[in-house]
Amino acid sequence: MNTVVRYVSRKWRIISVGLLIKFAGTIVELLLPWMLSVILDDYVPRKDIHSILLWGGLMVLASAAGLFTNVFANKLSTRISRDITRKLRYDLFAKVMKLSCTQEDSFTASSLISRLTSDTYNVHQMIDRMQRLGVRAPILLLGGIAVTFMLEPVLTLVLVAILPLLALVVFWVSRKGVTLFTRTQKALDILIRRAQESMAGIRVIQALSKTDYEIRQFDSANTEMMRQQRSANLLMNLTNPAMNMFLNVGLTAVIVAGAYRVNAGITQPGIIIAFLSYFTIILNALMMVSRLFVLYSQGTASARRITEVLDAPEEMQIEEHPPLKDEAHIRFDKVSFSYGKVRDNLRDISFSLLPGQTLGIIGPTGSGKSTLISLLLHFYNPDTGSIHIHGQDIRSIPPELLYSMFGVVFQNDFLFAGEIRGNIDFGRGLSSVQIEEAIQTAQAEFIRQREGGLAAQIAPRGMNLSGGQKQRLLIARALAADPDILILDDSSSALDYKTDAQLRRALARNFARTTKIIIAQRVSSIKNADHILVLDQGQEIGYGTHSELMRTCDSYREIAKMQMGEAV
Ligand SMILES: Nc1ncnc2c1ncn2[C@@H]1O[C@H](COP(=O)(O)OP(=O)(O)OP(=O)(O)O)[C@@H](O)[C@H]1O
Repeated sequence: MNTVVRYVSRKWRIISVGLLIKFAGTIVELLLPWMLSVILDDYVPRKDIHSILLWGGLMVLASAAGLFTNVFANKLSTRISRDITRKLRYDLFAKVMKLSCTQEDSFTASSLISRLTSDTYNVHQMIDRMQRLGVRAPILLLGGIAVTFMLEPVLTLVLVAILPLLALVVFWVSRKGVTLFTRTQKALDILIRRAQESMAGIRVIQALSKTDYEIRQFDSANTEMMRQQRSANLLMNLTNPAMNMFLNVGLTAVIVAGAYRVNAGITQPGIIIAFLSYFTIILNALMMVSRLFVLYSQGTASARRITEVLDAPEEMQIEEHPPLKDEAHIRFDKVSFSYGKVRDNLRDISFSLLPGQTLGIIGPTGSGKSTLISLLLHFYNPDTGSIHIHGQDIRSIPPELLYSMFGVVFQNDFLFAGEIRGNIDFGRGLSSVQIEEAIQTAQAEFIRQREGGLAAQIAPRGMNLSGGQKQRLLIARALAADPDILILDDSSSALDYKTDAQLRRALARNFARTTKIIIAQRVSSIKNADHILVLDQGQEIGYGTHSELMRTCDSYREIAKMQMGEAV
């Protein structure tokens, strides 16, 4: 909540102006029933038409002033809360972009999406309503009680007697509300995750006739969300009737006592009518207060979730490490890593590559190939061992500098909806020559044959491209900025053998100075690499050139023979 207060306090001047206008309008509104009582009790009995018209005119003016100031202050509060939420959402998104992979894994993507969308919306609602009702409701409540006290102290005591009961309801609601709304937001996280996964895998789901299964899964998340919402709404829906009941009991007592006092000549009918108007104002003010507490509970639950992300520590901080004298471009030294710190996903991996050399990595699924790349890109810190680039420990290299060295195609990498040129350039301001050369090396000439060429549109996630076209476009993107290090993670698997061979030749020819790490399932894709690392269950089971491994590594020989027969 402190985070939200910090954002709100930056706008304290304009907020103060809005609240002041609201204050003035509410005071004017509060005077209306009292003016009515003056007309009814002082001027109507005397048939003083002049004063009645004068006071009536004043009442019309006061109503108009109340209406105008209220509308103006409400518009101002909407603008302020919109600006605050925009900044909050911006900072939250910027923070999400800087989270370490471990933090992303622990928050989960779906939860981050709901924090960015529905949680910020809840905070927006809270800030907006607090400005609209935060001044108005207490003034109407306390002011109403004060005026009624001046008009009729005895009847006001009846009203005041029920206030502790109402306070109890409000207190209880706000305490329970935070827990219930936190649970609702968590259920929303799961619902978003389900929807995201189903959308991403819709083709597979349809192809495997798993549509009904997915619908059932979604329905269960949807039902859980509804269940949580129902609990929260039940609490909120109980609030108003409970408060109404207490107030109606009070109102009945006031009417009975009021009638008795008028009959006894202790008070006047105009005062009782004004008193009843104030009673309605107080009742509405209490409803506003209870609504405020509901929004406060919801906003607080959401603000906590937002703060969790904003206050997440910077895990991948730059560390001081003295540089080594090293002729290697990339060096892994006894690197071990585990995602859950239960068992090693990579164990004791060492290798070094000179500038321009190529490392091929091969191994069964889940053997740790992509994990090794994630460590090289410093997405995670190794548990033990170290990784150096040109003798500098990657933990001591600022992220922007580190990432500028790489051209990467991840496994299942994605393309954005938009022009082909934009997808290759990726906001880096590359020249046409760089883009053309990258397309040529990536064997992506199909782009020229498409209508519109580089200006042709790509559908979301590259849905209007074949698997092989997507991969070539992604490779062109990785090559376009002429990187020092190129990483291709299983990114030529959809290419036919001929195109794959042409790609390798073009890479060797045009990017001879670039150090390359190529993860592949096909032996033919890495056969000519300077070094090949064979992984199994996170461990090195072979390292050397193709011909060395054919002699020394049974698994490698087996894979090669299976794929290439006698051609090996
Ligand atoms: N973010 C993660 N959190 C927890 N475990 C993970 C994560 N990513 C990968 N793993 C686990 O780490 C191991 C190695 O995964 P990795 O993706 O590196 O394998 P891989 O060799 O690249 O597999 P493939 O060839 O199928 O892409 C696997 O057991 C996998 O389940």
